Amino acid sequence: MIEVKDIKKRFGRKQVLRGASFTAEKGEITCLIGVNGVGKTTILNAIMALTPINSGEILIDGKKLTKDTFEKITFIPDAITMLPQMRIADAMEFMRDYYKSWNQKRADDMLGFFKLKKEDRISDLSKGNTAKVNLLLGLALDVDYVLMDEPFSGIDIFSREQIAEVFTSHLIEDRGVIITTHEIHDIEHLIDKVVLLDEGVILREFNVEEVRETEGKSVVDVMREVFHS
Ligand SMILES: Nc1ncnc2c1ncn2[C@@H]1O[C@H](COP(=O)(O)OP(=O)(O)OP(=O)(O)O)[C@@H](O)[C@H]1O
Repeated sequence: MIEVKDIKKRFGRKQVLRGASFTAEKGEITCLIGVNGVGKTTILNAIMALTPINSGEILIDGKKLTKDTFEKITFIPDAITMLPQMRIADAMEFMRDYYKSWNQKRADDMLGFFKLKKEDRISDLSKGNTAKVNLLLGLALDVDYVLMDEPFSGIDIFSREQIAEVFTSHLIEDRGVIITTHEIHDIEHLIDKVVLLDEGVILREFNVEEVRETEGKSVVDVMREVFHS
């Protein structure tokens, strides 16, 4: 389980996170939702220790992020971090050399699944295919937790649908996933849990199926209720 406990983060005079707490379980897809600039990416960066927090605590399976826990988790940012002149094959080779947890079979499966060609250069890829390569490079690691920042951002509906399929496939399996997105309609049926963030705190954390069954509400219904009240 990933436990985010009362984290606070300030950039200069701007207090972005004011004591945010939530949990994300293994085997579940947790979706972090909030308007632009509310601190979603900051939370993912904080979980990965890419940004230092001012106070609070983040635990991965009960432990702080160390070299060992770091190997349990991967972060797929909203932009590709590989050099544009690299071919997809070069990027895969780089990942294989760099990460012990690289799973070549899974990477090859994903190449086929997304119909990508290994010899294509990153700089020549469409936005949708760039997002798919980005996802491939992150998901081919055999890790327990996957963080994804806006995997659907700015890409066409067909690519979005294909990416959404990943969430119901063996590629996610029993991992714990935290995803940020503004395209909630695309994945509402795929996610287990929603965490609504505003003004640096968590306004509501709920299980999607539970709310659907007990209150007859969709994620968007709850968002309207919480954000417009
Ligand atoms: N390195 C930084 N230095 C200064 N301010 C920052 C830095 N990183 C983020 N911020 C500010 O913190 C706030 C939260 O940013 P963050 O990227 O976490 O928001 P977000 O919810 O992910 O937004 P979006 O939905 O637009 O991606 C914003 O006001 C942003 O300008």
